[in-house]
Amino acid sequence: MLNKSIMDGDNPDLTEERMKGAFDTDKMAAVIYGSEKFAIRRREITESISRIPQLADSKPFSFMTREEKISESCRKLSVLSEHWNQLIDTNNEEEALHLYREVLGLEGHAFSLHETMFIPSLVAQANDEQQEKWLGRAKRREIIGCYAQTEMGHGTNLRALETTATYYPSTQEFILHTPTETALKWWPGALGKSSNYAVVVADLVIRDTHYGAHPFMVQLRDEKTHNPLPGITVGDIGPKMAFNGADNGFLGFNQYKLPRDHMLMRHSRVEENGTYTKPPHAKIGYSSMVKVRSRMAMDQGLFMVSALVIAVRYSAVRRQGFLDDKSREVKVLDYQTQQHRLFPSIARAYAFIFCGFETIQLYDQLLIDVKNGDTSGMSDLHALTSGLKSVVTHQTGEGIEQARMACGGHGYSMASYISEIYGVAIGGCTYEGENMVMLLQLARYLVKSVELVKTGKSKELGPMMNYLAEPDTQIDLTSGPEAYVKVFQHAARRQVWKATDKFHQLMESGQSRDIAWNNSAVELTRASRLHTRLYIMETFIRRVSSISDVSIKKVLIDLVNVHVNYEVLDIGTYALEHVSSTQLDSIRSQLYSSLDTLRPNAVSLIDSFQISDMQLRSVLGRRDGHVYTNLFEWAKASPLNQTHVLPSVNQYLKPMMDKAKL
Ligand SMILES: CCC/C=C/C(=O)SCCNC(=O)CCNC(=O)[C@H](O)C(C)(C)COP(=O)([O-])OP(=O)([O-])OC[C@H]1O[C@@H](n2cnc3c(N)ncnc32)[C@H](O)[C@@H]1OP(=O)([O-])[O-]
Ligand SMILES: Cc1cc2nc3c(=O)[nH]c(=O)nc-3n(C[C@H](O)[C@H](O)[C@H](O)COP(=O)(O)OP(=O)(O)OC[C@H]3O[C@@H](n4cnc5c(N)ncnc54)[C@H](O)[C@@H]3O)c2cc1C
Repeated sequence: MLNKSIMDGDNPDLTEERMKGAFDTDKMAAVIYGSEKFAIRRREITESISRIPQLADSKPFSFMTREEKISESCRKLSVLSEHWNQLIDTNNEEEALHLYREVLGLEGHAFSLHETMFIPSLVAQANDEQQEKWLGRAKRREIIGCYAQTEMGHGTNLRALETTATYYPSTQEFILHTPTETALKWWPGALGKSSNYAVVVADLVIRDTHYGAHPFMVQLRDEKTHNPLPGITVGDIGPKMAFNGADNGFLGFNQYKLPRDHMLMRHSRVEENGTYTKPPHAKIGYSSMVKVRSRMAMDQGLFMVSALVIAVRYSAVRRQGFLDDKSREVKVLDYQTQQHRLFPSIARAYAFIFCGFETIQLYDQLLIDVKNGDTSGMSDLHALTSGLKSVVTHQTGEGIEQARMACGGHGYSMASYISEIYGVAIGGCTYEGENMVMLLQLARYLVKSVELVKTGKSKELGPMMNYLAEPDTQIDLTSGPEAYVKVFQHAARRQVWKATDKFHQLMESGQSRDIAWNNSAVELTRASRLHTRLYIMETFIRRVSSISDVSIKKVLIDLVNVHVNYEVLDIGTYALEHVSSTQLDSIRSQLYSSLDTLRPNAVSLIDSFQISDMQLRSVLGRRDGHVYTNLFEWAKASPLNQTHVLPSVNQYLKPMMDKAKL
């Protein structure tokens, strides 16, 4: 019995699963969260939160209106403000994010963009004097900020943003202006009602020359009254598919004056006389987006895990139907179809999180390099994170939806909370760059890489690209996970070359570059997906190989086996060009036996993420596993059940029925 936190009184079916686990979940948590120290800190923070009763939800979240959700998260933020220093090391971003996830969950709150985009924009884009002026205030939460870039008419095509920031040397001011309805900022999180400052992205104009998107620090509301300042129109954009605890907003400017030093000037500058200095890299102003994209594999992995914690625990207590023993119904987790539905997603979630660690570190390093004047790593990271955010958000959506269906009818109830997790997670397919668009960004890089190989410049290939120059070889599938990497390399290489060739041929046939690109776009996005999935698989295998603890490594190798077999089968149509159908049959058999091998560790693998009941907000997925009692209690709390006869019955139904009796 290695799962340390088995509690007396939990559902015996779950306890049995936890007893079966062949490894220590605390040790696995240390692997998942990157270090034993941080895994311990997470548990300490969770424990400290549980000792502050005001931080608990005041009623089940699913029964709250939007207004109540927003008010509840603000209430909790004010409680947190009394405890920041006692709960976390305020300089540690990961501790802060854990605290927010635990206390505020995933539906958004006033500080969500403040932490993820506003402060990072100041860190990356503001010069030293500007940081001196604003960064401390932002970090102390004296002000609340957001990131206002997207407009009603344009989110993807940043070159077409219509909001202008026109510089006038005579007054040394910019005038921010919203020239049309479509130029209204639309979507920024926490803009509608919470933020009093924003980093606003606007088209810089000096003496009729348009210099394109640049970031500006803009005060939106009076610090005393919180009323919008004159010249500013701001509000909430209304309810969304999910994320309804967040006040995504609109924002318009009417000739709004801004002092010259409010343009963020670390990389590009406007002098008093209007002289413009361009940045060392044209896309350096896009860094806040790269920062969030570099976190998305981790964040999406955690969304998927939340759904899986619910579905796997529930599947271990839900009994339905019979296998061998006709005296007792089986746990639905014993069905092969259930395992096939859930275990490959567990593997993907682990893989995403390991990739996430890598990309977060790469961004942190890039930030240092760029500060030192070295922008050479920007293209590599942009390409990598563009592909990764697209693949992980799409696969996370798929995984969460499978988790919901794996919970049968109760999965469809808000008691499971899976629909909310799904709604929030798939927002990621759109925000920080629509997935197709970002796959095409990676494709630009892949096409350029093939062009390097074709012109004999393979030595100039970026990281992860060498396989594009390698010849196809025979694959021996018995040689372990590395062989599956080879299958992916073959498939990705072939698709990248095929899409590039198509693009080149169309141009040779007379099509313009843009039209040829558009006519090759589906093939190009396929190439990007395969390349990214190869990266995910390689990272997963590399991380697992580096682990020294024997019992942890053993179960993670089992998980890698599920992953590689499932992924190769999933790209069957591409793999068939390198693997025979007989080999695919044998991969299928290996997948089924790897599901079997993993089965005893399934609950421990998801318990290892140590996601508290408070954070999970799922009645179905609670740690104690007392699903039916908890479900009934939850339903009783429904506002509809606070009275036997609803006013609408007396007003409409009863008169209607009475009339029918006459
Ligand atoms: C909780 C939720 C919070 C959500 C918040 C949000 O959503 S906030 C809002 C989020 N909004 C979005 O995410 C908006 C999504 N849209 C965008 O990010 C951009 O409009 C774009 C990248 C799609 C195109 O931009 P463009 O038209 O300016 O460029 P182009 O296509 O003509 O390519 C020219 C060259 O630039 C390169 N390059 C590009 N970016 C980078 C980079 N970061 N670094 C390095 N390089 C970069 C590119 O590879 C290409 O190189 P090549 O091949 O010539 O060597
Ligand atoms: C939950 C959520 C939170 C958000 N938070 C913020 C925020 O805090 N701050 C902020 O500034 N913005 C925010 N946004 C906005 C978000 O960044 C944009 O919606 C996103 O970048 C997509 O842009 P779009 O809406 O213009 O989509 P569009 O570009 O209009 O996409 C519509 C369709 O057109 C396709 N398309 C567009 N261009 C191309 C192309 N070149 N090639 C091929 N296909 C193309 C897309 O693939 C898509 O299928 C948020 C959005 C959401 C949903």
